[in-house]
Amino acid sequence: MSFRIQPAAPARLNRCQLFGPGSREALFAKMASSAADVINLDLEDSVAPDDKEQARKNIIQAIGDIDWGNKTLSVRINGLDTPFWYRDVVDLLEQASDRLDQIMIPKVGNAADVYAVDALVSAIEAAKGRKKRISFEVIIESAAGVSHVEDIAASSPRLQAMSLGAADFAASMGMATTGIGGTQENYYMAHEGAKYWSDPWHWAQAAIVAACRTHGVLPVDGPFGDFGDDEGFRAQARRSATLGMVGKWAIHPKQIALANEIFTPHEKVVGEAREILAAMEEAKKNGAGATVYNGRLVDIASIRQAQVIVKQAELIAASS
Ligand SMILES: CC(C)(COP(=O)(O)OP(=O)(O)OC[C@H]1O[C@@H](n2cnc3c(N)ncnc32)[C@H](O)[C@@H]1OP(=O)(O)O)[C@@H](O)C(=O)NCCC(=O)NCCSC(=O)C[C@H](O)C(=O)O
Ligand SMILES: [Mg+2]
Repeated sequence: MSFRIQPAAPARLNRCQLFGPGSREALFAKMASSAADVINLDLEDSVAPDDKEQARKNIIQAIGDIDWGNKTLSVRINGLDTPFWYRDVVDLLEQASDRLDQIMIPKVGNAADVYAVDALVSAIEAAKGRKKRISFEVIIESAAGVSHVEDIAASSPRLQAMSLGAADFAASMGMATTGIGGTQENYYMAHEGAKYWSDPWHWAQAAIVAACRTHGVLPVDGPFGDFGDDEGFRAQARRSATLGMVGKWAIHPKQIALANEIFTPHEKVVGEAREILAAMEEAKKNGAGATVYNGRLVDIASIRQAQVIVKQAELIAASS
């Protein structure tokens, strides 16, 4: 264990991030009244190039006009490889109300990408006297992004969250699939005539979680494209939650309840975590660092594991 204490990630809910194209104004009020913790109004890949300017105007207007409740309100800007991103940042920071919480930077390939956006945002915030400091979230969705993931996680004190973007990631890696997340038909092991499917997203997710946890950033699972496949979404989300991710995107309202279901610790699990903490308190009183709970070993590390679950449950209780 390093002597450096692992920093805590921001204490806010991020179980579901609901996306909607900035060019579809009619969706904004529905998004605001949804049960998602985070709203992502999109200027990037769900908006056609000819619609970018109007989408920017729609979003700026809606940030001030719509009641977004206590949600984290984020806008995904265009990538740094496009001619659109600087205007996204300038117009948002100069014209949007202080209700804007966060900017999502897509296709981040290295820490300098975040530095560039930080420099521009910082200058506009100072020039315009903006009271609220905008936070950042990034998408890891390229070979470069995953190669530099730890530097990116450490790139800016503004950075609160990092998502895996399975579609662009697959394209950048040259993966032989058009699926967005989930099980991939050809990614399996064969044993004695049977197929055992494996998870091609696992290693990138694990790299993201490790980088995020090292630097106090929230790790988030990105989109699951087949919004007709509830069980596929659940399975993907359960794997992400087990790995340490705190939430998942919804690209259709159907997916909101699914994400909330998986990333809200079940009452039974919370109860068990509290019982482990109580058992360890009892053990401590007796001078022991380990004890038996329901027939299995629990020790001081178990306290840290149980605290992850109890803290998440307390965060949810405090926000409802
Ligand atoms: C996927 C959609 C295009 C589907 O839209 P639509 O055909 O309108 O859906 P439905 O008819 O099934 O809608 C049912 C009702 O739900 C409302 N609706 C639809 N979408 C949303 C939404 N996003 N938020 C809130 N409400 C929504 C409809 O209006 C219907 O309402 P009603 O008539 O009152 O019943 C569409 O869902 C959509 O555009 N989704 C978001 C797409 C998006 O933002 N994509 C970008 C993120 S994914 C990505 O970028 C990949 C990533 O970067 C990577 O590389 O992996
Ligand atoms: Mg993408």
